[in-house]
Amino acid sequence: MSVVTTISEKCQRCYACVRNCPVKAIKVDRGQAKIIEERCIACGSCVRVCAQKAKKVASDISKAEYFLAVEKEVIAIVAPSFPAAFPEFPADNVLSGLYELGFHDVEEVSLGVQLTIPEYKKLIEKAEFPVISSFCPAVVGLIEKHYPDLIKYLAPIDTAMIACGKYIKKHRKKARVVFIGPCVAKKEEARLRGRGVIDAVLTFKELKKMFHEKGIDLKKIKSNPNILHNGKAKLFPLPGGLLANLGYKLDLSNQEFFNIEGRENCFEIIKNLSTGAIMPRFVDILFCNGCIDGPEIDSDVDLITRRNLVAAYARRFGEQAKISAAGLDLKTCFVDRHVDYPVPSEEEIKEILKLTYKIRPEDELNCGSCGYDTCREQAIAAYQGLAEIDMCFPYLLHKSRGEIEYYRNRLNMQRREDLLDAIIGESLAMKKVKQLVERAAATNSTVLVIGESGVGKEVIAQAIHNLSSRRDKPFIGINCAALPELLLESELFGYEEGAFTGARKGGKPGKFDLAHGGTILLDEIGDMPLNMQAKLLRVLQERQFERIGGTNTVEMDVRILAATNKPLKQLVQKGKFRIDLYYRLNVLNIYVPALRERKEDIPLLIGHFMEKMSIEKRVSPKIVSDEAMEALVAYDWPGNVRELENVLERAMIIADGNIIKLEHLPAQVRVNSRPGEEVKIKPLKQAVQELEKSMIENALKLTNNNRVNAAELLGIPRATLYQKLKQFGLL
Ligand SMILES: Nc1ncnc2c1ncn2[C@@H]1O[C@H](COP(=O)(O)OP(=O)(O)OP(=O)(O)O)[C@@H](O)[C@H]1O
Repeated sequence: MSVVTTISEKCQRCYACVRNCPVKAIKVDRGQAKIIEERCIACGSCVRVCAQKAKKVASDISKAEYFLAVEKEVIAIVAPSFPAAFPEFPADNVLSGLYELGFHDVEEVSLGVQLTIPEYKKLIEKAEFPVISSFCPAVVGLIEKHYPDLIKYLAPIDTAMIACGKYIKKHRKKARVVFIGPCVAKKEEARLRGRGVIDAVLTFKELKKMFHEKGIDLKKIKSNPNILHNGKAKLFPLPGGLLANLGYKLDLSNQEFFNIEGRENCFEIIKNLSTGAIMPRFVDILFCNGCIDGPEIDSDVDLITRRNLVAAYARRFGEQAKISAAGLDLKTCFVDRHVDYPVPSEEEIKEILKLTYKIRPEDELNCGSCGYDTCREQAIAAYQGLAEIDMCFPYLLHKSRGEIEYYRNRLNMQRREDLLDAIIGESLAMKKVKQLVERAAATNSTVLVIGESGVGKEVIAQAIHNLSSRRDKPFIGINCAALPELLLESELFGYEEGAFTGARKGGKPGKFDLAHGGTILLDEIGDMPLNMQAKLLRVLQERQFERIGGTNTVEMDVRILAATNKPLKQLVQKGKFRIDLYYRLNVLNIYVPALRERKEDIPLLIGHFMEKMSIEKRVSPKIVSDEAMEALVAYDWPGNVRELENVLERAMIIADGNIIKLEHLPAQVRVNSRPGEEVKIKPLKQAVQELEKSMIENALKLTNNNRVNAAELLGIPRATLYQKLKQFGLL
């Protein structure tokens, strides 16, 4: 697990961490910013900038407390930047406070600096390559994970922390060593390189918490006589501190030895080194502005004051006593931890940009609100699964306006053109339909809408109503096939109290009542029972009706639209539909063509449904791969637009990335993926097995591998599913 994690309840879509992460090691998943361990260099930038305090640094407090409670010898090794972390107290009081906490001894990590300096000198003298100091764990992480070509330049020498730990463990075999410093990345370093040497790592922030919880007041503390001091190696945490310890004097004309601090400079030198633009003999790189700027130093004084505090402390001591590294192996090695991410093609980047309405170069505002410097970088991250489309603020604005439009649509408040635009389709056939809709809307005549199931007959009926002068009055639909005769009658005309057994107290208004002043759609009219047809005909002729069980006549002011997928003329010939009613209804008729007769509308409908679903279901919009689009257009769509809508809804749910691919479509659609190819004939048994396997895979995907739910979805017993999983090698 990463040393920094996100507290999901606190994370608030501000993307400050994404913006400030120098290596883009943050993945946004459903609005939550998560650290990607394989990219994270533990520099702590995200911890510093998170105003919500949603980033948590892994704590070793309990571990340290456990050691203090049960071990005989627990030694604190303190980073030499500590005077800067406790500006309000004398440095000696801080060290004495550690004894109060229960540490048996306190050492300063400057001891480790003394041990490693001779190793550095030797290395620099004989190295043929530039040498990069390996003291800063964030820099080491940066090189290992992002610039592995530079691993060969990293000094293969232990850091001061590890050297110090090794020295202590050599002389005090049973001791536990707890490092205390300002750095997050030291926790990672201890985990990777300090096993058996460094037993716990506390930050200064954690140490302050421990002092507080134990009620230790550093102002009043008595000085402990055991405090040790390690001379001028204490200057190590200051910018240039390592060069000073190596004995190199600052010489501006010297291009061979230099020190670099701060993240911008750090990236600059690393890029220069990796292109070979510069070839120094030795460079000390610190990710922060010296260790006094470490992310967990928790100091409220500025950097200059911190520098002065460390320098003033170091000035109190002269040359340190010589210590020997004899018998200590201070060598280390580095590992290539680089992980490649897929790189999208130009076409794919453009497609993703289009999802956020960036069609032309000038649409790319590069405003940085998503956390990425450019829209292109965000598109690449979206392709890699690190970013979400919804992170783009200008896009969200567009979308929220779009949503208002969308809801306005639903409230039938838009302009005429918009109302017609709700019928998606630009094919010649649909243009004709739209012309008829306009014509029908201008009259009050009865309209019969005909077409296969799912072609959009209700959409057409709604558009006629929305465009008509009745638009502000109700539009009520009733499915005539779904109800038995008596119920249909009571639904249409309503009933009076006591009309029949079980009639509701006070009666119930019918759809004709409810639609008063508006429009009624009699859907599936071809399935209306003959008796009801007679009653309906009378109502249409007389424009008045009586409620069941009632004596009063109700005047009807309702426009009638009817829809059917049955061939009404044939039903008339067979005596199943009244000819007089047929002529009453068929004043104007609109035939809505099947989707396979207007394939050019398919991509438009796909775009429309994706947008609609992403708004309604709050999922990020997706693009359809060329292959998938080809299959969708080639398929015959027996269930018409409704089937297309369902197929897309399912694909949007199961596609994990931003692209709907062929594999996200159901088998019957995929079969059409190569329309030009000959149809391959396979043994039927094999074809059935392949289909079964793919259905099972889809069911498992849809149910997140829940076999009980998958079996239910597939309509087979669990035991059968298990048997088939085994048979298809899916266990
Ligand atoms: N041209 C279109 N533009 C936008 N959406 C459409 C279009 N045609 C159909 N739809 C959508 O497809 C689905 C089915 O449409 P609708 O219910 O109108 O079909 P229908 O022909 O009335 O079906 P049925 O015969 O089963 O009653 C609905 O979700 C509808 O919104």
